[in-house]
Amino acid sequence: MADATLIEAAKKLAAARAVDEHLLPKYKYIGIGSGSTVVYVVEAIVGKGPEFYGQMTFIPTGSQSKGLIRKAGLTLCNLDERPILDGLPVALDVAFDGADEVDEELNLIKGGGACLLQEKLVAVAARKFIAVADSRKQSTRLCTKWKTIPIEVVPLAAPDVLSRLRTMGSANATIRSGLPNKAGECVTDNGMWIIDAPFPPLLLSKDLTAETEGKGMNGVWHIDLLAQELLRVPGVVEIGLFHESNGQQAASLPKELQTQKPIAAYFGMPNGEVQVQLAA
Ligand SMILES: O=C[C@H](O)[C@H](O)[C@H](O)COP(=O)(O)O
Repeated sequence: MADATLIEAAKKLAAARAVDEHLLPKYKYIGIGSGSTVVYVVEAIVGKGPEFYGQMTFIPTGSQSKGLIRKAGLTLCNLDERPILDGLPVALDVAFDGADEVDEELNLIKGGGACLLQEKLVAVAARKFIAVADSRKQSTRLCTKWKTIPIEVVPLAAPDVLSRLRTMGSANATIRSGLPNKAGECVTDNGMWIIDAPFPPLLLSKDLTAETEGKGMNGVWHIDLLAQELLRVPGVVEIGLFHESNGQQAASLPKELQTQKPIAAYFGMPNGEVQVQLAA
């Protein structure tokens, strides 16, 4: 699908279908992701009319997302400003976001647009997380088509994080440049930098044998193990792998708030169809 017009049409169709199927009139708090596909999500919401979305509040995942919400005339509320109910910030009913790559188990790579930290915060705050993309993002294993993992780092720590990444098998990890629009490094909405770390395609649990379980195999990593190791590197703020649960920290939360993975991914296809990939 090389034609830019076809790609945009595919994103638009996928967004419209995702909104139709997952934005219920009774919902109150809606997460809005970042990137070019989410523009069509907002467009689809606005198309439903103020009588549909008038009572809804929209939570952004960064400054682009905030701008989209404001420009569309939707009610904006920052993630940390939502009401507290029974001592907890109210859960979002649904969050919609784009993705750079989606594997066959609905694990995602995100952060191509440097928004991964706030996107992950919003995804885990939502009862339902829905990914919307075009068919170029469909993959069997992460790092097959989108070959690098975006990692948000504290600028001061960047040289040491790069050196740790080399020992983990990502010899060509680089700090993302702000060019062509900004000289120097790409600075995130949180004042951090992004390192793009190439890894060979990431394994799923079903790829593991008794021998390989729990280990990196010649630089080939299982997604959960790699995520865990990356998050242990001092100076790493967040990673663009959206995968299983948040672990022990989330054990007391309802199940749907424990996962970073979407429950469904909507892909716009070149033939004008929308393919829906659901969680198993
Ligand atoms: O940081 C950016 C986000 O993760 C985006 O959602 C992702 O890059 C997909 O963007 P797009 O919809 O433009 O392909």
